[in-house]
Amino acid sequence: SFTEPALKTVFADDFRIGAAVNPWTIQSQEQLLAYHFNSITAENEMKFESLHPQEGIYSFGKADELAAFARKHGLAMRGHTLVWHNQTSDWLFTGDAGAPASKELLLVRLKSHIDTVVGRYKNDIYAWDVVNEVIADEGAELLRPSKWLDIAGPDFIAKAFEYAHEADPNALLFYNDYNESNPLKCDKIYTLLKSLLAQGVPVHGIGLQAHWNLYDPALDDIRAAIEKYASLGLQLQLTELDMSLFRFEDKRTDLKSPPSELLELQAERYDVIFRLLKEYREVISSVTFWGAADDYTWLDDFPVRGRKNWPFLFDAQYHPKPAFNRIVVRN
Ligand SMILES: Oc1ccccc1CN[C@@H]1C=C[C@@H](O)[C@H](O)[C@H]1O
Repeated sequence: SFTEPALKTVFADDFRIGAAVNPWTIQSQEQLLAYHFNSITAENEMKFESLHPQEGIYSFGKADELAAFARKHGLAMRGHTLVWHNQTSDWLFTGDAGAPASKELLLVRLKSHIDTVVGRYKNDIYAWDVVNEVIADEGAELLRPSKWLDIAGPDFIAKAFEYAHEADPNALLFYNDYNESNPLKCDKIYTLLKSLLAQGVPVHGIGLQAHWNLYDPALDDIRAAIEKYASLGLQLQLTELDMSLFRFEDKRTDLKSPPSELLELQAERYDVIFRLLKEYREVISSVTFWGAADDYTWLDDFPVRGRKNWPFLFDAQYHPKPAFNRIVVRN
């Protein structure tokens, strides 16, 4: 049983509070999720390779289990993700005799996937990450090289949003990306979204993955990114928030428990970030963590094998950490 204030109640007037889940965490974390959160996202189970392993063959079991969990606890659900260069079945890009698929074949297959998946969950999922991470991190080019881009050219982006909108006209359709507060990448994301909107493509929001750490991005960069995206008239959601205790490139793997001085830094950082998010509550409609508690995070071993991490507001025993206590104080 929980005695602390519920996150979803503390932020009820600001934005939804979500967590990424999987078939294991909906069991171990069920009470924590039901008490503190009012939105969930499938961490992996709604990715292309998970749902559609072979052409015409779908495997909905685990995704259905997570959708049922959302219904059981009255949670909103975000769909993640329809178009991505990772965790996507190879067959999708393969035509006859192992040659690359044609642009037409790839788009027909994409439309079929979206019709089937978005149609299936139209009563469960209110928002989709339609396209994930197509902006190039480095260099002058706007779009990241990928099989999508090689085969279909840039059209696949607009097509994905159009197919999703046809499949569920009520769903909110998001473009989702990481390093979204980096000024150069923010400019590129803005350019893409501005172009899509100018073409009348049905994009409703931008997902800021918000895979942050104790040291970056700078608060000013986050504020500037929020302002820039909001200037497009889009709604914003933080979609994969976690606060790594290490810089991305920090290779140390010696820590087996979180040092108290880093937990204090994390509390300070979460506090100033949630103050900033509340300031932009008019344009931010949801803040989803990419997990819920430190007993499980994708950051264990990523990007550094053997590096344990403690990125959330709750520890491995689901007890509030200093960061939780800081952000729930009313002010
Ligand atoms: O932070 C990153 C650094 C490099 C590449 C991708 C990312 C983030 N990529 C995210 C992370 C985990 C996956 O489960 C999500 O589907 C993906 O959107």
